[in-house]
Amino acid sequence: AHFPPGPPRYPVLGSYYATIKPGESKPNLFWTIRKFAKDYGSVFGFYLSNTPFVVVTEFEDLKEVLKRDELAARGPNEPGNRFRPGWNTIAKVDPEVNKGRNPGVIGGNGRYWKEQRRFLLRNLRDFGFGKSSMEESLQDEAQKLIKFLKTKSDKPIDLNRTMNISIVNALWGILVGERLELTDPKLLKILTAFDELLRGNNGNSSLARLLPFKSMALWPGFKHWTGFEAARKVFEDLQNFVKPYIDEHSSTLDTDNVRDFMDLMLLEVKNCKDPESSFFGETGHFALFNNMIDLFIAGMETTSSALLWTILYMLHYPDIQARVHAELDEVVGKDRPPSLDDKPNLHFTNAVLLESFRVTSFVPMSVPHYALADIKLRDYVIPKGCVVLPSLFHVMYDEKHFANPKTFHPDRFIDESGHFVDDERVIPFSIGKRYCLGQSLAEKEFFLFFAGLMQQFEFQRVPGAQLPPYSVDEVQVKGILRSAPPFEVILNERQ
Ligand code: HEM
Repeated sequence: AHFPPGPPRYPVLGSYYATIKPGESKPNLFWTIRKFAKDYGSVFGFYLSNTPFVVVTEFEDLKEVLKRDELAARGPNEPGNRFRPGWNTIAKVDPEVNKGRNPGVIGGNGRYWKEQRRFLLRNLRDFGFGKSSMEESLQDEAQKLIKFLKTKSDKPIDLNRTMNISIVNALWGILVGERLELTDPKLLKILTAFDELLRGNNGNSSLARLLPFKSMALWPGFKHWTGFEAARKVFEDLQNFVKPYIDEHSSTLDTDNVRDFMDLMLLEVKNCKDPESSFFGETGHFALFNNMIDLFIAGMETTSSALLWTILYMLHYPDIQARVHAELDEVVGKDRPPSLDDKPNLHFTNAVLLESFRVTSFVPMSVPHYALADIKLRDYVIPKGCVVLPSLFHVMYDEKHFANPKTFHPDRFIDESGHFVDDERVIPFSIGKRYCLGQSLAEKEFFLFFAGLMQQFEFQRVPGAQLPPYSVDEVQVKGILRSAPPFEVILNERQ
């Protein structure tokens, strides 16, 4: 009775029909939530088959619900969870909240998730998320990218894949202590396949919700149609990619010489004596395996896309680009790369980066949460078993706080004395108990790569070529991400 307002619900389909944009053939969730927010208000609900969804769009409401333990959870992902190595081990810890979930930090709940998240946050930070060793590692990778791009300057180039690999490489170096070649064919294959999957180009996973039994989505007649076969293949490739690193690290593990993050995690599993723990034995081994896959997935497309979007904004606004160049020349000069110590003095550059996060709204509906119990919000009840989509997009495009929200305008974060002013409503990493675990890394990486590239290059439009739009009305959200549209750019080396 207290379910939030929304479209009518019908047997079997729920409100499936209302989530298909006219002229399209499969549900378009981003279009749906923008339309429903206008039709039904700031909290609304609908059903896809018999799964209830609630969308929360106001900042204050999100602050309230995302700090609740009952919503710091993910829902079941059956049968897709079966594509993960050791998929059934997660249910050994806190089975009530972990049955049917993906093993690994992104999909886990309860004790499993708390232990794994705490471990990852603490140790990735110690291993460099925030420390200077991390900065060095990111600097190295940024300089490698700049060197590579200098061989490509003065002619049109699509930066997408190169940027992607460079960013993955920085992360992979921290995790397993090894750098990959920018042209590694295995990695290229995985990145391309995963890109397709994220963009939802391989099928219609929402259709799987309409099947009477979940396992039918894996049947020969359905698995291509629903995209499950493509997902299975990508996870198989990812697994084959990660496994040799685990084998090699296990066989050369030395307690007195911890080489990288993977060593730390292997030691934690080796030393764990508590059979209830998520680090114990086989469960711990597969938690490590899946965490590596999770970090790879989460770190791959995100930061590189943030960079691509920002370069696109620079092409749209050459005057803004010139101001960033001028600031970098004055604060950093040309004889050394920009460092994290420079960041507080680069006011306009910080404003550009924050505005880029805001306008891009890269994960506009966040990663879906799941209600483990009934949750009261205003006069409504978010029922147990409900999928909750926190609309980060609505917060970052709220006209009451951001004038002309669809326009890229970094000066909104600069005060009268020319200083950068942060804004708590720019929440690309979400908020609350489950906020992005890689936020600290991503922010540093974004800054070092962007400032490094801007110090060395001027980004120019390709003469005669149409520059793609950036507006949220024109660039579609595919899957759960708002990836940059493809474009080419000319890199001019700055003197
Ligand atoms: C521009 C870059 C990035 C953006 C915009 C971003 C955004 C997000 C968002 C919106 C979530 C969902 C939070 C929620 O459920 O409420 C998330 C989760 C997560 N992100 Fe990121 N992310 C970025 C980069 C990274 C990087 C570089 C890593 C790791 C190396 C990472 C690792 C994760 C993980 C592990 C989670 C799941 C956390 C959990 O469930 O406890 N992210 N991210």
